[in-house]
Amino acid sequence: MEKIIVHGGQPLKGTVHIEGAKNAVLPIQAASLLASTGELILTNVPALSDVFMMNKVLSFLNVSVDFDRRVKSVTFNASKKVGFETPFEYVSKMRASIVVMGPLLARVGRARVAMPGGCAIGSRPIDLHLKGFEALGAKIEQHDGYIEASADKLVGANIYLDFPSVGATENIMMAATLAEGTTTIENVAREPEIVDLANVLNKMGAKVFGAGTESIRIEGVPALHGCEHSVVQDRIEAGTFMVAAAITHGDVLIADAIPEHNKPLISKLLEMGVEVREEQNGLRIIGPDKLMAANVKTAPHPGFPTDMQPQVSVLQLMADGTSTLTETVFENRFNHLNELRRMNAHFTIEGRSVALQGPTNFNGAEVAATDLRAAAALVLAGLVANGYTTVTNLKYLDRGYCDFHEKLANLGAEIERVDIDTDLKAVISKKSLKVI
Ligand SMILES: CC(=O)N[C@H]1[C@@H](OP(=O)(O)OP(=O)(O)OC[C@H]2O[C@@H](n3ccc(=O)[nH]c3=O)[C@H](O)[C@@H]2O)O[C@H](CO)[C@@H](O)[C@@H]1O
Ligand SMILES: C=C(OP(=O)(O)O)C(=O)O
Repeated sequence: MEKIIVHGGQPLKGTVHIEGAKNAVLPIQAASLLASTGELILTNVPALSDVFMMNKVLSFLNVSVDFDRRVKSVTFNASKKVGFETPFEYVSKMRASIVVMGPLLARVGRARVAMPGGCAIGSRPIDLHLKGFEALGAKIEQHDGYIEASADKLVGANIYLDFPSVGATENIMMAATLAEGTTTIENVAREPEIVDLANVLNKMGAKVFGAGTESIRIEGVPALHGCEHSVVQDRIEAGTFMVAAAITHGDVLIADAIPEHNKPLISKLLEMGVEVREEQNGLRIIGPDKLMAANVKTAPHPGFPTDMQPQVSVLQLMADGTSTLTETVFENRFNHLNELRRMNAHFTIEGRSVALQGPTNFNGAEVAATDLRAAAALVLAGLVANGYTTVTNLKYLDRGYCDFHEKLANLGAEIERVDIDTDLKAVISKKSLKVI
C-alpha cells in the first residue's frame, strides 16, 4: 500500500496529457463480447485498475485479452464460445462490471451477474437496466445474490428511462444491437462516453442512431465483428487538471482538450474569474489571484458532471465568499468534505446541498480517500495547503487516474507517492519532494 505526500504552495505550469476515458473504455471493453468474428483493437486505453478488472472479467468469460501497456492498446478476441456468469469477486470490486449483462444477453441469451451493492456515493440500484432487458423480452430472476437474465431471443421494443442512467443506456443499447427489429430508448444518457460506445458499436456493424441526443434508435443486426477504435479523451481527468491550474495560480495547457465535453466546467471557471483560452494544441487554464464564489448544481450531461463535484468543491472553498454546491445525481457524494474539514474547510451541509465558506486557508493534514473523486479532491487541496498533506486509500485514486502524482510533479507540484510506512519526517528531511 502507498500514500501520496504533497507539499502545498507551488503554482502549476506546463502541459499535461490526458488519457482515454475510464467511463468510455469500460463499456467498450464489455462490447468486445458482441464480436463473434474478428478482433476488437482499442487504442488510447488508460492503465487503470478498473480497466484491468474489466479485462479479468472478460478473460473469465473466455474472451482472449492482450494488453500492450507500452502502446496503451488492448486486443480482444471473443470468437470462441463465451461464458455467461460474472461472479461476486469481480462485481464487488467494480460495479461497472454489470455492463457485461447487455452484451451477454445479446450474444448468448443468458447473463448471470452477482448483484452489485451500493458504494460510498450512493445505493446505485440497477432497476432501469433490468426493466430495459425485460422490455426486450428477457426473463429476470434474482436469487442467492445473483441476477439472472435469459431470453430465447430479444425483440426490439420502445423503452423510456425514468432517469437518463449512463449504465442503463449502455447496457440496453448493447443488448438491442443483436435484437430482432428496432428498439428506441427515450430519455437516455447523453454523455460523450455514450457517443463513443455507439461509435464503436457502429464500427462493429451495429446500427445505432441518435447517440448524444435524448433518444437512441437501434436497428438489430444478426451479428457483429471486430474493429479498431481510439478511446475518447477523459473529460473528468482533464477537468481535474483544469481545477488544479485554477487553484494554484497556475498556467497549464491541457493538451488536445475537447472544450465541447467540458462546457459546464469551463463556464463555471470563467464565472469564477479563471482565464480559459482555446489554443491550437489544447485548452490553457490560467488561475487568477482571486477566485470569485459561484454556485454549482450537478445534473446528467450536458449538466455539470457529478464526477467533477468533489474537485470543484475545493475550487469553491478557495473562492472569496460563500458558494453553494448541490448534488442531484447521487445521494451521498459529500464524503470528501469531512476530510477537507480536517484541513480547515468550513461548510454547512443541508440535505443535498452544502454552503462552502471561502476563501479557505487549507492546512496540511493526514486524510483518507473515501472514493475515486474524493481522492482527487484531497490531493487538489494538498496542492494549496500550508505544509504537508498525506492522502491514503489510493486504491480509489488508481481506479480513475493514471500517474496522477507524476503528472502533477511534471507541472511543478512537490508531490511524492511513497510506501504507506514511510515516515513523513524522512520525506521532509530530503528537503524537496521528488517523484519516485
Ligand atoms: C463506469 C461509469 O460510467 N460510471 C459513471 C456512470 O455511473 P452509472 O452508470 O452507475 O450512473 P447512472 O447514470 O446509472 O446513475 C445515476 C443515478 O441514477 C440512479 N439509477 C441508475 C440506474 C438504475 O437502474 N436505477 C437508478 O436509480 C443511480 O442510483 C444514480 O443515483 O454515470 C455516473 C453519472 O454520471 C458517473 O458518476 C459514473 O462515473
Ligand atoms: C463514480 C465514478 O465511477 P464508477 O461509476 O465507476 O464508480 C467516477 O468515475 O467518479
